[in-house]
Amino acid sequence: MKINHSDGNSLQKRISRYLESVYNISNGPDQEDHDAALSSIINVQYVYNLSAKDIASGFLHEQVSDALAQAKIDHDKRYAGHVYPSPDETTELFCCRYQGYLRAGDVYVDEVLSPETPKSDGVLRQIIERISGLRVVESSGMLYDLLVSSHTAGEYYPAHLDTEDHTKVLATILIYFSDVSKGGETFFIDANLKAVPRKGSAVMAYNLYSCGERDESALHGFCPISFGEKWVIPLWIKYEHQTHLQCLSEPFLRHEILVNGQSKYTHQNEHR
Ligand SMILES: O=C(O)CCC(=O)C(=O)O
Ligand SMILES: [Fe+2]
Repeated sequence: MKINHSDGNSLQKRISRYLESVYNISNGPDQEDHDAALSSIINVQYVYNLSAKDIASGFLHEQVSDALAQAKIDHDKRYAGHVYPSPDETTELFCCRYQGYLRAGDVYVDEVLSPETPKSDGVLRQIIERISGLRVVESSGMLYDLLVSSHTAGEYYPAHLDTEDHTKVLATILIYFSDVSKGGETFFIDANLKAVPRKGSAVMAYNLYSCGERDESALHGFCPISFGEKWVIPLWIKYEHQTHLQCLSEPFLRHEILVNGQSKYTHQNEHR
């Protein structure tokens, strides 16, 4: 049965339109597709019961995030990326992930902070300065490719480790520079934490133990975006140069996840 677009609420209409555009179905989606999509969204909202207090705003100055949003100019250059296998039938309707990556190549922190280098422009510099303020990155430290990624409704990223291909990514910092109307929260399974993307906020997680071994508890991903767009700068900090973080007496010391540079626990307590 084809859905009548003149009926129903706008959520239903948007889901139908989304399904039609993704699957290019000329005579659908039918009621069954639609119901599955709707229950998928409800399940997502239920399972990932969001907590706004898990993330605070103000990581970056407003003008910085606005400048980054200029990257939206390249929005149309987005290309189709990987299509992940769906965990079950219901979420099959939302199994696509497309990425628009603007690449700037690897970045040396000290290069960016040096006034002599061309990379030392205002926005990048402010980001790096802010990150250095978290005392995670040595000034000589290096980040992998500087990227800007964008995602639209229906896209998600299944649980993964950023060290899956055995790269030594010490820490991942995600800087959000758009609000997402609904969905798109970054989840950390072991920490039982979901970060709601808020323009100008950031979340940071270590991927390695103090000794440099992979920490499987860093498993994370992001929930399907129900509505809106998600704009993120993922920063991957290389392990090399970061020896100041090694704790030889406790090699398997587990670092916690920081939201907006703060401990989740102190952050929550502050709001109690
Ligand atoms: O954007 C997010 O919320 C997570 C992205 C991520 O995990 C990644 O790019 O490795
Ligand atoms: Fe990741």
